[in-house]
Amino acid sequence: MFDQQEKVTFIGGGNMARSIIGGLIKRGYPAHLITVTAPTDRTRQRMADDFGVNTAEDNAKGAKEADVVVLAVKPQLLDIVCERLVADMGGHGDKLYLSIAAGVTVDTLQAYLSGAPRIVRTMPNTPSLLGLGMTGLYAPTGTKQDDKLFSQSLMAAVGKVVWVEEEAGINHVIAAAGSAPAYFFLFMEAIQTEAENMGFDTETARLLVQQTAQGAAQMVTESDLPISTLRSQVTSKGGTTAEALRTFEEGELSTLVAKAMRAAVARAEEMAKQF
Ligand SMILES: NC(=O)C1=CN([C@@H]2O[C@H](COP(=O)(O)OP(=O)(O)OC[C@H]3O[C@@H](n4cnc5c(N)ncnc54)[C@H](OP(=O)(O)O)[C@@H]3O)[C@@H](O)[C@H]2O)C=CC1
Ligand SMILES: O=C(O)[C@@H]1CCC=N1
Repeated sequence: MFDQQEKVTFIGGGNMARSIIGGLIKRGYPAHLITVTAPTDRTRQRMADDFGVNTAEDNAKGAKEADVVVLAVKPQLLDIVCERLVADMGGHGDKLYLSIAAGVTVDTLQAYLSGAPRIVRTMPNTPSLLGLGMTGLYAPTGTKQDDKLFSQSLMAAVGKVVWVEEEAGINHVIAAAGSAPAYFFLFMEAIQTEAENMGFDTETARLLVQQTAQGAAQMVTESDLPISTLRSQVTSKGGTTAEALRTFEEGELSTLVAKAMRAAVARAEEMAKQF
């Protein structure tokens, strides 16, 4: 599965780093080649206990020996974290830096990392934990093929990958995949809540929604039919689904979804100016 096995250090051990590391370990990436840095003891302890990876409190100490550094802190912390990292390591060390941060451009990252020439941006999502992630990748012109291949193999180990040719495409991946698990969760929460209002206990309401969501997603995955055809197969003429869908249309669900996705892109663009 992994042609290249590099020493990888994650700076930050939060939700997204955890999802990627969990997925990598599940696919057999050697735990001893992975290091996680984080300021709190609890995060480091959980990473060590759950995945058997190395941990360090000091970012530079954790990253110094690494071939690849994954930047997995919040976007607003990247400037201080990167600047401190290169200062403490005595330079960028010509490592491959893989950023998972939303809204921080390659140019900005390069400025934070004292001109580091090897930077790849990725936009993963949390289902990576189960090996069901969806990641977009962007590499600036001139990126070596080896760096592209390693970045791709790392993210492909935790799900599917797509490359975008323009950096702006990363913001479109955020809208359609990076943020999107939350859209589905919101929809599922709403169904569960109403099922409970109808009288089901919480456990049964959750079972109804989780099994249905999983079944629907699996049908989309396994079928060559357009999603709209799968929808119409559920929708009997004059039946119950038609009434439910009519209600969604009245509420302009598709317009709302498009608006939400545009809002995610707009926020990513705003962040690119902010950070
Ligand atoms: N969550 C998601 O679905 C997705 C997130 N992303 C991107 O991933 C990045 C991380 O997001 P997410 O995982 O959700 O955030 P979290 O808040 O869950 O995790 C942030 C991590 O950064 C650590 N941290 C804080 N300060 C430092 C520091 N000075 N040095 C090293 N580590 C530090 C925290 O440590 P501690 O635990 O010790 O406090 C924590 O482990 C963001 O840039 C986001 O844009 C991208 C795609 C999807
Ligand atoms: O909400 C965010 O900004 C991050 C990026 C995509 C998912 N979570």
